[in-house]
Amino acid sequence: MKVHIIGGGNLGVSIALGLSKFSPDSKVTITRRNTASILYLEKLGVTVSTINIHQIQEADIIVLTIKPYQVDTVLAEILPAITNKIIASAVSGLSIENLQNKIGTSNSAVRIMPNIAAQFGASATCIAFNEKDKEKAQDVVALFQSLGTAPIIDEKLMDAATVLAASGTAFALRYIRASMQAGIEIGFDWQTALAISAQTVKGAAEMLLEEKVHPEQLIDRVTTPQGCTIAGLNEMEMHGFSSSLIRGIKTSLKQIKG
Ligand SMILES: NC(=O)C1=CN([C@@H]2O[C@H](COP(=O)(O)OP(=O)(O)OC[C@H]3O[C@@H](n4cnc5c(N)ncnc54)[C@H](OP(=O)(O)O)[C@@H]3O)[C@@H](O)[C@H]2O)C=CC1
Ligand SMILES: O=C(O)[C@@H]1CCC=N1
Repeated sequence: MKVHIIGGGNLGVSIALGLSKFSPDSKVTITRRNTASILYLEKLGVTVSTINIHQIQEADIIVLTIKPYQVDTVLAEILPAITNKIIASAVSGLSIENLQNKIGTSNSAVRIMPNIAAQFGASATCIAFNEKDKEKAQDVVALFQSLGTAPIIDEKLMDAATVLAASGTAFALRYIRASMQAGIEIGFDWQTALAISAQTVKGAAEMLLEEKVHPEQLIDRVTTPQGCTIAGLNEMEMHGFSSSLIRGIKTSLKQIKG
């Protein structure tokens, strides 16, 4: 699979790194205007270029990881050079209909919402496409399955997926940071507190993914009656732990919808 990533920033690089490790048969090209900071990718077999159309005719999938306001400029450059291509766009807020109108009917628009854990094969990449592109989109699904999970969702949930799966990485990290800060207050150095907090979150997530149960069922296994866990949980909830997360996620969604 030849993958052509346009936009070698935070997300584009995480996808390139992930593919180099978890999809070694993929041939990856990544572009941006200032490539100095990503030339190290060449050592991993990734082609780095400042030219967006560099070998683009050979690409099986073109991945857009640019900001929304960069889309028209990039498309103006690449459209004269391509036909019959799959364009997988991670551009937040850009609908399939809008992208399809921009790229014309000879190309197929697929919407993807990965997160930066793609680098570690641990992204939750939500994918949406029109029925007419169902067959072609399977290549995109397979590609992102190699970088974690790749659920197919209704496009109307794509903004929600952006918040839950992409911004969600930052939200989860902020939980870990807070846990680490508390860990320092109760006696650990920050490195030890961070290692314990991160591994604890990883373990909790693995249990949920493995057992496929409601979190409260697992929480019940941890909360000894009159114990320290329930005391801590109730104190957190009294200070708005769950409601502040819910409000934050809903505010993020409002920001995308404008
Ligand atoms: N970061 C994340 O976790 C996620 C981001 N997204 C979405 O992905 C997109 C990219 O986000 P992110 O990676 O954070 O942004 P970055 O700013 O880190 O990356 C965008 C990259 O695009 C490059 N670029 C800009 N103009 C051009 C151009 N004309 N041709 C080629 N490359 C260009 C920039 O490099 P240079 O200036 O050198 O050209 C930059 O490295 C956004 O739409 C975002 O909403 C979606 C999910 C997760
Ligand atoms: O914060 C943002 O707008 C982008 C989309 C999701 C992650 N980063």
